[in-house]
Amino acid sequence: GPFFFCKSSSSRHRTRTFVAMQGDGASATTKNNSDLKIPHVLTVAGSDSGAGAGIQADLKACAARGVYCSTVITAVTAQNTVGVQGVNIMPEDFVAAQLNSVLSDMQVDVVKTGMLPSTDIIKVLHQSLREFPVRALVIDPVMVSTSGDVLAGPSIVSGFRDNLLPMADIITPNIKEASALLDGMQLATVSDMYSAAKLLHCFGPRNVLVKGGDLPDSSDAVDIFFDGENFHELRSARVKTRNTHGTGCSLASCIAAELAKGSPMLSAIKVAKRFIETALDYSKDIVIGNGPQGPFDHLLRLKSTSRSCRPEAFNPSDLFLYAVTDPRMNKKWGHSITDVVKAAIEGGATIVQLREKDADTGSFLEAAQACIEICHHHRVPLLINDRIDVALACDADGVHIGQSDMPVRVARALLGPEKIIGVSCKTPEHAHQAWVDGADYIGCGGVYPTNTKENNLTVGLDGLKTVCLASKLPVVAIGGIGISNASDVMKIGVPNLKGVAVVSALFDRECVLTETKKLCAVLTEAI
Ligand SMILES: Nc1ncnc2c1ncn2[C@@H]1O[C@H](COP(=O)(O)OP(=O)(O)OP(=O)(O)O)[C@@H](O)[C@H]1O
Ligand SMILES: Cc1ncc(CO)c(N)n1
Ligand SMILES: [Mg+2]
Repeated sequence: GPFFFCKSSSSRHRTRTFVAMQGDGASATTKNNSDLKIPHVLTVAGSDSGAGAGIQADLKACAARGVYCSTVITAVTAQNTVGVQGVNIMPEDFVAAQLNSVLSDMQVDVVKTGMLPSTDIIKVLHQSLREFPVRALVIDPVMVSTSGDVLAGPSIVSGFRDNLLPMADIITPNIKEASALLDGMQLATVSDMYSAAKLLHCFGPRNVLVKGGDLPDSSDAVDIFFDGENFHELRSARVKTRNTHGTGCSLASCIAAELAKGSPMLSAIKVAKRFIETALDYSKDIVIGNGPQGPFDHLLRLKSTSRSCRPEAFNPSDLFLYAVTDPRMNKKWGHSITDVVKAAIEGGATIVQLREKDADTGSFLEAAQACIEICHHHRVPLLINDRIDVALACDADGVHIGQSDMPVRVARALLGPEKIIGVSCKTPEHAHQAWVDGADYIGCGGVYPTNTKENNLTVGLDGLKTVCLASKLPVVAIGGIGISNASDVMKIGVPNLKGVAVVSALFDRECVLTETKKLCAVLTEAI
């Protein structure tokens, strides 16, 4: 139903701001270089009493991504899963006081904005950002929430366009907000989203992400990213759930968190989008409130992912020379697993999969822990074949699973959004399902007959091409591939074939380093 805007009660007289007197003026803590700098996001947004969106969503999303989040409150809303029943706008001079308190005292890496309900508030924010510049500014131009409630007056549009868009590193409007910022332009299709992203870029933001959560009857959840030069269509399966309240705020604060951790923009967005998809999938049956749009659980099974190197979003070019280990070959040649992994990486392997089909769990985990040190030292991802438990235990970069192993959706729920999941596929149907389930890449084969894997149906180059053309995910070819035929494989002419996975071509040989260098040369020549 209708709700009212009102100035907060204290606006009738100046908001009393006072400065608590410091002691002897000495700085409270002595800084030394061993102090741990934790990535820091400041969110400038409204409070959502239902806690699914706004300030509360920002705090939860940042906690889930492991960064510190300070908060400047611009408004307090009486809000729940039905909609917004009331808004109490903070006087702008008190927003300014909050901004000054945080920015003058703390090292904020990234500012993220949510509900900015008045042009006066937008102006004081603009001023503060000039006085206290930060590394990145994420503007989520909250004007209309998914519930359809307007969270800002019409004059706000010019406030955003004149004062904030030119300073933004990224703006993240939903369909309705993109329309409002473009004076009512109709957005009904994905191609409308492309046009809107390009037009919004003209207002000055370095990057634009038009979110498609509310796109009428689109089967996937599609967002369009534009950086002024290239478009990226970021797709994920649409999770069937009512619990989508706050997805936009949470996406923007997750992007801010990843930027604060040092991620480049596009990988920050990919991790953020996967975070939302994973959290929605995990929360899809939770019931909070009686209204049509419930909140979701940002803190799904918080796991301490203490990673030595920063988790990066999966990079398909990692699939270029994909080394898959085999204990029987190591035994035959008297090689240790660490020696062959070191040699493969030195020879040019871009990703390693530890495949220990018959090893007992103890020695598998020991080998995995030894290999992860080597791989992370060279910043080469290490995947574990099939065994999710081993992957979790050694904090591997992900897993590769077959059609009869753990289902991808379960693996994704266990591993979280930023782990890499690869799936073995022989058919276009396998490839489509892998995409729907949230995999990062698919392994297609056996391309040629192989004795590394028993009773393995050979798909040939035609089968490989058919699967690649059907796959929305990057593909690595596998099965009987070596120096003599790798070039033929890479030249089938499909853009998402990113590399070849090999076993005996590297590991059933006297010198792994020499063989890997030769294969690397053949592949480099072929692309
Ligand atoms: N059902 C869904 N399944 C998967 N992803 C979704 C779903 N709904 C939205 N998303 C994603 O969540 C992000 C937020 O998009 P959305 O359009 O919901 O923003 P919003 O309307 O600003 O949300 P809110 O205002 O409720 O915070 C986008 O990346 C979008 O693709
Ligand atoms: C306070 C607040 N900020 C942002 C949104 C966006 O959904 C919301 N619903 N409520
Ligand atoms: Mg929103």
